[in-house]
Amino acid sequence: MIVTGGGTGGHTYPALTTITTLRARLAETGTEPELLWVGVSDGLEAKIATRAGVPFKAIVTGKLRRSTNPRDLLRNLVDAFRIPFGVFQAAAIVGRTKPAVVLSTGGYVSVPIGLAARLFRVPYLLHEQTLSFGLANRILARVATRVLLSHQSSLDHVPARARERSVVTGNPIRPEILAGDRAKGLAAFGLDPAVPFVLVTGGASGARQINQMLTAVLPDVLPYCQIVHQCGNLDIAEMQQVAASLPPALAHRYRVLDFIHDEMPDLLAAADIVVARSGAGTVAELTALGKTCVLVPYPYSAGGEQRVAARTLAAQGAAVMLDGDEATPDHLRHILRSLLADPARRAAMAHAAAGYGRPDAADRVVAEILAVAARG
Ligand SMILES: CC(=O)N[C@H]1[C@@H](OP(=O)(O)OP(=O)(O)OC[C@H]2O[C@@H](n3ccc(=O)[nH]c3=O)[C@H](O)[C@@H]2O)O[C@H](CO)[C@@H](O)[C@@H]1O
Repeated sequence: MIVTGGGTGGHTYPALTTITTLRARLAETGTEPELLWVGVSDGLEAKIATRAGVPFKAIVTGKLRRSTNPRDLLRNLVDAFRIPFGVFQAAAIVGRTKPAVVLSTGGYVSVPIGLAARLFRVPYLLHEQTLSFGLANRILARVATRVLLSHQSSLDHVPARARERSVVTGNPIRPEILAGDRAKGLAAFGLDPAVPFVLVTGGASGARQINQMLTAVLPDVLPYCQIVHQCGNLDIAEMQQVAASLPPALAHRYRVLDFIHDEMPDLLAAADIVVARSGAGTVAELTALGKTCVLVPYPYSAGGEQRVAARTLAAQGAAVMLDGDEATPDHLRHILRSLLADPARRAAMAHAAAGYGRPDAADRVVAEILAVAARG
């Protein structure tokens, strides 16, 4: 199998989880998959593939920038020449290795491989993580053997011609996320099991908008809860000052850090409420775990996909969305205080969120891969 996809964690980690699950499934029958990961040399995927023991090959690709800025137009022109070169490299790889199947998890690097798979008539599966559809995947859906979706409502965004080849699998999340331990999460940060715990996370790089709103409301909400806040590395110094200036009676209830590493599964398990950006990976994790969440979509995400995700969950009572005019400290204060005072509402939201969760997504993706590979 050739795996392609990368650029960001959002495209790379679902591919990695799929590989891990495929290996485990085949190990049960005493076989192992022959794999090749194709990506760009400076993408996250180069590191991740090597660490996972998957052979890696780099190709060049281009990115289409939706902007009229002269610098971006020039870069689009340069990239327009890089894409055919990437397709040529991809064709050489697919033609030489003749894989049984190609899996693409999106990102610009997946375009040349998708076109090469089409050229050599190799079965080609496309996975889309977001609720809406990225540009690269909208192009590739036309040539894909199967389109794997993360959400039922993503079907509305699939190009009409690809709809009958689409199936909802969910977005594969790291298996350790599902195995978090509430007691360990609380203990790791010295939290009190008797006080409601709010986890605030801004996604992989932190979210300044969330940091600023939270700063304004900390003194008003800390009497009712304790908070661990992942703020990103740009704002960590400033947030540490905010922490230092809290009244001593509240200071022990607030912990801030730039990034949460291995503790994420335990902290998610421990959280009574999660305040987060609505990136695809975050949403997949929060729903798989059935968390009560307040989502603050990143306003500039590609095609507004974070907004689409948050709005869809909010419409079903599975989350509260703070967006646009509502993304203010006043609204955050109000919603946190009312959720903290209302365990029944929190439970109803968590239940609705779990209805969206697909903890078995990796198994479903692997089942699709094996079925398509077997059909040839
Ligand atoms: C600003 C931006 O463009 N964000 C995009 C980016 O989000 P981002 O890179 O934040 O990705 P996701 O929300 O998909 O996933 C974040 C992942 O990082 C983990 N995590 C996060 C913080 C932390 O301290 N520790 C940690 O381990 C989370 O558990 C999760 O697994 O890719 C997503 C998937 O393509 C898109 O939907 C988002 O719109």
